[in-house]
Amino acid sequence: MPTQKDIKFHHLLFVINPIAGDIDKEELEDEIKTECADHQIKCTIYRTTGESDLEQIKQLMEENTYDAVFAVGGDGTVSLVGALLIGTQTPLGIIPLGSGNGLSKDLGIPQDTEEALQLIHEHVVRNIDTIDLNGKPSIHLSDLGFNALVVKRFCEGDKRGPGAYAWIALQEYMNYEPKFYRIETDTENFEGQAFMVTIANANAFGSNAAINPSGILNDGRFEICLIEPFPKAAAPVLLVRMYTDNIDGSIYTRRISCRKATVYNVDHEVVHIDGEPAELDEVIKVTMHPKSLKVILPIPEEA
Ligand SMILES: Nc1ncnc2c1ncn2[C@@H]1O[C@H](COP(=O)(O)OP(=O)(O)OP(=O)(O)O)[C@@H](O)[C@H]1O
Repeated sequence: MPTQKDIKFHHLLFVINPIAGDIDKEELEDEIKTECADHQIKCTIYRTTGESDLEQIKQLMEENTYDAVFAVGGDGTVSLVGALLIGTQTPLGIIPLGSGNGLSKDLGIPQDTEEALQLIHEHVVRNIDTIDLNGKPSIHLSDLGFNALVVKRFCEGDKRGPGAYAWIALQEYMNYEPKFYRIETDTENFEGQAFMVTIANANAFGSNAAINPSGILNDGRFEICLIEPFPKAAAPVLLVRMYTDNIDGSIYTRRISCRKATVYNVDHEVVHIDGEPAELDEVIKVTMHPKSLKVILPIPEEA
């Protein structure tokens, strides 16, 4: 078991999103600095601004050698950092502090900040798959349709946190009409209307709604999860199924497991990639990159 219990980190980069999850990060920043100083680890902190962060972090990574880069924030911050680490030997660490923290939950990373911080000292490094949509990396879940619209409205608004997200979802649900999609994959095809189409590398949204409960993050496959048009009265049952890992039992859902896909977004519906709104062409090519990202995980109990 290649644990890194005794492999010491020497230099770490922490990418902190000051606005993620509506939580003050100053105290945490001090804790990170103290934790690193106490263990003779050099620590560099980069605070995101929401503008040209990718370029700035990339430059830091080119000019320095980090043993790992920790994303401190929500799924957007994880995605930002993860995108720069795909295909490299540098592992991604996560200190979850966003509104949802979907990927960190799917990876079994402690949601408690103090516990997550201890991953600096005791952890295993594992490789996970990533996918890309027209060349844009996705590590977690990407959507076309209803949820992508909610994500877009959430990002446009100034309120953070799960409550704000749920409120927008409720408002948008009242008037949302399913859109038309054509999907070709190496296993099955689909053509028709859907309420939402999720391109899933992982399992559950940050809200814990499991759209792809049986997805595996390192099996070289991804899933296209469809929610087809359903009567309004079926919505509560669908929601309960999502929160009880039973979405596949619904007559309104369909799941295609595949290694590559082309999604024709005929109605030009909005898209998000890992929780961030994205601009993509009508034809979306989805490509799998098996075990292309190293991640820092807690040591499994059986180890
Ligand atoms: N200093 C900043 N000011 C304003 N926006 C920022 C700043 N830093 C990052 N952002 C924006 O924050 C968003 C990413 O937020 P992140 O996903 O980390 O947290 P969240 O939305 O609260 O959590 P989650 O994605 O888990 O729901 C990006 O859209 C990014 O542009």
